[in-house]
Amino acid sequence: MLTTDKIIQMKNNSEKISMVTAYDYPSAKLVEESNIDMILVGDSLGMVVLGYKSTVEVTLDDMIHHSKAVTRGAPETFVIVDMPFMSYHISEGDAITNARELFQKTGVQAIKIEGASPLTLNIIRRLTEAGIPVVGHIGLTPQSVNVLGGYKVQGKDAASANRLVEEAEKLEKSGVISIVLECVPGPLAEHITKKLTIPTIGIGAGEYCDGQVLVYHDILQYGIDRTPKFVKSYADMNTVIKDAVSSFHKEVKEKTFPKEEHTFKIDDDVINHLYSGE
Ligand SMILES: Nc1nc(=O)c2c([nH]1)NC[C@@H]1CN(c3ccc(C(=O)N[C@@H](CCC(=O)O)C(=O)O)cc3)CN21
Ligand SMILES: CC(C)C(=O)C(=O)O
Ligand SMILES: [Mg+2]
Repeated sequence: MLTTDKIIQMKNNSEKISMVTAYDYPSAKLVEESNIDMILVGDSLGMVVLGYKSTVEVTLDDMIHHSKAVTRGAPETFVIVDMPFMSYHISEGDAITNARELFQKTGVQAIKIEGASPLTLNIIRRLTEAGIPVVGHIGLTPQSVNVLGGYKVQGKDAASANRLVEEAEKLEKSGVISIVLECVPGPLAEHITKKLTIPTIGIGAGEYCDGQVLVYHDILQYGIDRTPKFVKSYADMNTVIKDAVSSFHKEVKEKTFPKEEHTFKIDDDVINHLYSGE
């Protein structure tokens, strides 16, 4: 099991950090068996496994339910869970109560919060002080998709690039153990990565981040039709699954499944007795 200080050591040793999302018991189990460094129970689960239109629909109960399955499937892996939309914006007290519930009920190692507004930085300081490790997330923050006007690359002009650098520094000062940089130009992510002592984990943020994260279903092409430009798929589960399920369907219709080897036996005299009673 990684620890927060080992994660920072990895940056100092230039050892890249691998992270992938997982949303349930089997995905967590397979990810742990693949020796990934960290798992993220992302609120992307709303879109990827619950069929919501955006992560805005995800609730605290959704996150708790899925995180519990993930920690059961990957008991030896460092697991981070997303605080969902509006679970840390109503008030500081409410944010702390929600973070406490998510952390205590699920057995994860850290929580992740989008953004770096003064209110969010305060919450991060208080949670860190209370003993909950927090991961930051800046750049494209999908919970603000309706404010940002779509899933767009962030930090392309001087003002927004400067703002991202400042946000990263403020997050580091507030105590986060790492920062996810989502959809930011490679050279900007590189600049931020060099300025910080904590590791950056990129998604669509180029090769210079200290680590990389992708969505499980994207790297597997599993139930996903279109993937963002930054995704690389390492398998084609859509085809594997459709081939397997349609083969089953065909064999049922053709009466070639099940066969004798799939069927339980019974002694002849027992079955004969049943028929003789008719
Ligand atoms: N399956 C999945 N993968 C993800 O990485 C992901 C989700 N879902 N849901 C939550 C957010 C939403 N994310 C997204 C979604 C779309 C783009 C996208 O289409 N981006 C454009 C870039 C547009 C531009 O140039 O500004 C692209 O073509 O990649 C990016 C991130 C990342 N997250
Ligand atoms: C894409 C990652 C960083 C995320 O926040 C999620 O999966 O919800
Ligand atoms: Mg997320």
